[in-house]
Amino acid sequence: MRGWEAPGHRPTATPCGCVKPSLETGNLLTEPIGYLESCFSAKNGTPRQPSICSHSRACLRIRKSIFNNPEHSLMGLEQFSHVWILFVFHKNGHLSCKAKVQPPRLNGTKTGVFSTRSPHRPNAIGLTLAKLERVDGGAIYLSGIDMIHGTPVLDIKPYIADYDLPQNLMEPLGECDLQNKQYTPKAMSWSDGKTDGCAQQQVSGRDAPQPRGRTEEKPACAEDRTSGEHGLQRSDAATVQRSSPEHREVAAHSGFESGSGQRLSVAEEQIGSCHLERSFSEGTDERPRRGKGVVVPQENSAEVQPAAPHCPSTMADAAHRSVVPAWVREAPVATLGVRFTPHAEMDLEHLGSKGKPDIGQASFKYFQSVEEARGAIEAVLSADPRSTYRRKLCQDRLFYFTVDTAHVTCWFGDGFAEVLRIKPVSEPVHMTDPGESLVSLGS
Ligand SMILES: C[S@@+](CC[C@H](N)C(=O)[O-])C[C@H]1O[C@@H](n2cnc3c(N)ncnc32)[C@H](O)[C@@H]1O
Repeated sequence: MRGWEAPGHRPTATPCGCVKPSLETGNLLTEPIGYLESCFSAKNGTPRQPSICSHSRACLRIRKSIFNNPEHSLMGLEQFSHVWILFVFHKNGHLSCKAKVQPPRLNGTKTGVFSTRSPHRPNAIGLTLAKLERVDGGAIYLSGIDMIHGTPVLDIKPYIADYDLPQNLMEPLGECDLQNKQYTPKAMSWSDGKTDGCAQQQVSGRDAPQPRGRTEEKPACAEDRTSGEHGLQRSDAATVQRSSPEHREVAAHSGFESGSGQRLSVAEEQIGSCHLERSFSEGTDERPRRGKGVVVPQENSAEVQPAAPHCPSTMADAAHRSVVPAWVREAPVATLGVRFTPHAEMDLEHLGSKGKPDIGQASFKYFQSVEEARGAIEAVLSADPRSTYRRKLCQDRLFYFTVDTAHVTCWFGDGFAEVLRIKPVSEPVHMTDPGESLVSLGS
């Protein structure tokens, strides 16, 4: 099949080497609709996915340069519980990116950038599903976020389970030959009605709302069996995990042993416990993925190789699943226990009581109580926010991060993180809204 080609010539470059923006060629010149005010002031310690820290909070004010009456643009949004936020990783430091990356959950193993949520991608665009706490005039208030203060936001879209959850896609059901473990899909695709192997096929189950936080599974097809014996063995080990009545998921074992037993499910990672509170039909923001993975060590670093997909054991399973590689939820990185030294406990109480203790108001800007602050710190640390490099080579170093008005110092031991000190941040966090500046996303 002939691929679609960009119309006309390659994007024209200006004398300085910049690419001229053009909607036709996809070289967008974007203008942020606003700059996020977030409880996380720096990348260090900011959760890797929104679901890690349900207490995290942020505010986004729509800029008047976008709409004269920002509140008009938010009309009706208050009827949604969650929103997709599209944003620019403006603190990546550089625009270059690599085709293969080492996501922290893979602990040094490489995989293709497009199979990860790495911030370092050809277009530095992030996608976060956040809980919409409230709409107030021209501003929205969010919780469950993973973006730092000053992040340029490009767009807000309502989260609509009927459109965004694989189980709710209205597409015909394929046939699964259970005996031969083969799935024969009906011809269909996400967008254009053409079939392109398994990655574009999806079965449907637009039934009653699914249990909260449930990850749905895409049936895999025989044509995708790309790996050898090893992969097939791994694939055959695909499991259905029921960590609770509300969590149902399928993992294709990737060769890793789970380091932590019951780890966060993907549903939890993507949606988060906070997101489940008033949801009706929840799941993951993961699209079904092609195949599963096995880790094949190669010289210095292993790479994830695609393994054979697995046919779900029942038709019901097939109709209600999306597929993610096992490393996503069975990462070889443990969930950590978190503890506070008595000194840190005192620091936290002290920080919380600096506001207006008579009316029970804490000195935090985003958190509503000391308990919320503690919960956020625990959530951040239990997910082990260290880079793989730090985790492996700088185990003894102190780790610092800032959340809301708290500057946290901690260290990591075997399977735990200990908070040593919590001090008020010395500098207030400044907004970095560069006024009318534009962020160019041209390639
Ligand atoms: C792994 S990314 C995932 C973001 C988003 N949920 C996604 O999937 O596209 C989250 C990490 O990006 C980093 N980050 C957040 N905001 C950023 C920004 N404005 N610029 C650069 N890095 C940012 C933080 O270190 C955070 O832990």
